[in-house]
Amino acid sequence: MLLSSIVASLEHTLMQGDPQIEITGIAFDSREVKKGSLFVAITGFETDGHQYIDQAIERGAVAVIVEKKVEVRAGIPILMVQDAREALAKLSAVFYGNPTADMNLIGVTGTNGKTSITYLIQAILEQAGRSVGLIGTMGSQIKGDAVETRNTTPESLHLQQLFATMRESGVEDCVMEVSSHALHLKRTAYSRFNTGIFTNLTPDHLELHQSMENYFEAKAQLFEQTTEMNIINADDPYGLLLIKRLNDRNAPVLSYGIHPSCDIYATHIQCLENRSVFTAHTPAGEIAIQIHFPGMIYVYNALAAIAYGVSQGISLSTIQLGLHNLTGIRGRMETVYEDAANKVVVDFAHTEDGLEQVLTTIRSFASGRVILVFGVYGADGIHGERKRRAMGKVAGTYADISVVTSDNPKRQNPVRLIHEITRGVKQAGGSYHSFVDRKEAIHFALSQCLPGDIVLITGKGHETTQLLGSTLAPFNEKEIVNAFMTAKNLAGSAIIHSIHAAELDTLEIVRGK
Ligand SMILES: CC(=O)N[C@H]1[C@@H](OP(=O)(O)OP(=O)(O)OC[C@H]2O[C@@H](n3ccc(=O)[nH]c3=O)[C@H](O)[C@@H]2O)O[C@H](CO)[C@@H](O)[C@@H]1O[C@H](C)C(=O)N[C@@H](C)C(=O)N[C@H](CCC(=O)O)C(=O)O
Ligand SMILES: Nc1ncnc2c1ncn2[C@@H]1O[C@H](COP(=O)(O)OP(=O)(O)OP(=O)(O)O)[C@@H](O)[C@H]1O
Ligand SMILES: N[C@H](CCC[C@H](N)C(=O)O)C(=O)O
Ligand SMILES: [Mg+2]
Repeated sequence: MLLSSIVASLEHTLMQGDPQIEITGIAFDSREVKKGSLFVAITGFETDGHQYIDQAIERGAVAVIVEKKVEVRAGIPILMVQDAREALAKLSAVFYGNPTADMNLIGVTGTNGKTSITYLIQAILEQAGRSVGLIGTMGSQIKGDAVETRNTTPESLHLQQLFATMRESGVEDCVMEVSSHALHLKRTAYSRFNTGIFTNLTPDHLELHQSMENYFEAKAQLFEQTTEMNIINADDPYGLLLIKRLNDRNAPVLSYGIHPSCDIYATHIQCLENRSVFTAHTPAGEIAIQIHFPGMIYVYNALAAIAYGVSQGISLSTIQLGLHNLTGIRGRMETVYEDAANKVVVDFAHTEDGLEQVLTTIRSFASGRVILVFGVYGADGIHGERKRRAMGKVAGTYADISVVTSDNPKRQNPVRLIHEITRGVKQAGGSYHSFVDRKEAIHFALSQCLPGDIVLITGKGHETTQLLGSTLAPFNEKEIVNAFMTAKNLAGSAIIHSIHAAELDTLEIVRGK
């Protein structure tokens, strides 16, 4: 495609060179440049893409887009734009033939519940016989086939390329998670969303947004891009704010929640240990729903998916069957081990609200104690510390024992992170143990398990690796739990003693009351 055609609708200044040249691809990372690429230099948080222009040219870039003045390189067209991330989104949409114009795109945003809702909607759409694409935290899918993607919402270039592949594969509906990072960093600019869904907003990612107001405004951007329908949780205060805004614009809204004033609401709710049952009231009638997920949070998630199904005219019986057919989502309230005496659940709760919801859900059906194993990466600085302390308080309030450990410490000092969490546990009057090594923490929790107790392991959910410094190590909680429980059942109490000994040997151990 000619560079001049790609940039035709892009506001830019041609700094040098002739744009009548053929472009065979686009790259925003010099390491991914191929011969004939257009390289887009982005000013990042960690480094600056403008530093890699020479490298990009050496690798075969034939044109460069910049957002800052750079040294002139003879022969290569250089185009200056105001915002390189936004330009990247626009160029990518043009280069891949604006694929979202040809598909039904559903964007799900909010602090918690995005992945769950995308899976619930996928189940309904598949039940309705549609060809579905999915994009999110656990990677992407094209008509059920897994496609590896980085980030919950991929960078615009990769996103548009994925949409184009979906279009070629005959995908009719694509349901995707839209993170606040993505909105803030323009990853979804120039994607046409038919429907937007808003789940809830509670503290998270404040290291990026700095305040809840900014965080909300980032999320609200999605609803400026929707063309057909906005599905909003009206029981959430920020959801109400969004509804008001959409009403002021006369934009269509379907509200969901527990309150009967919502367009889609639930009654006769029964949250059982492994499932939830309720009656959904919708403008199309009412229907009995049974989902294989416990807790009010999944009633809400299911209501969002039902609202979407109803907005598309999908029959209530198809919605009912689709939801019922989804028997689980990896790492979301997943029972990874169960015997007559004990149960071990792995969940992806990684915000204070998510943790509170999951703990209170588990509490409601535990006959014994709830032993929680968790850690928090969160962010660095004041916002990270606040998040860790808040999550510590939640643990101290709702868990009988908190075993505080590492999540993905990344480049932070795991001992400090743990101390910040245990401060919160202590403030809430909770009882805790701590281990830097997450495997040891899990072993310890399992060794403490008495009949009737439930061990809940949160934060990493579906993840099968742990990021320690810059090393990505394999870490599979399901396997760790099952190996330990098998050994425990075989060896009886002998192994418990050896675990206790290991705990005492752990240098970083911090003991609570
Ligand atoms: C904080 C954040 O979102 N960072 C994103 C951002 O990185 P950055 O600005 O730090 O990039 P950088 O490393 O400074 O590099 C600047 C530019 O130089 C380029 N570069 C760099 C090195 C080199 O040798 N050559 C080169 O060209 C880079 O490709 C980049 O274009 O831009 C990059 C390029 O698009 C993203 O990959 C990166 O996401 C990182 C991987 C990330 O972890 N993001 C997380 C926080 C995130 O986005 N999470 C949300 C989920 C949130 C939720 O749902 O809760 C998500 O959607 O995944
Ligand atoms: N509606 C909800 N309200 C509050 N917490 C929820 C809700 N749904 C799920 N959770 C909690 O949040 C965790 C993550 O859920 P899910 O993966 O669906 O959210 P997400 O928004 O996709 O998260 P991420 O921001 O990591 O992509 C779950 O494991 C559960 O603990
Ligand atoms: N969507 C969240 C996931 C956090 C998962 C946690 N295990 C971690 O790695 O911090 C984020 O990108 O912040
Ligand atoms: Mg997600």
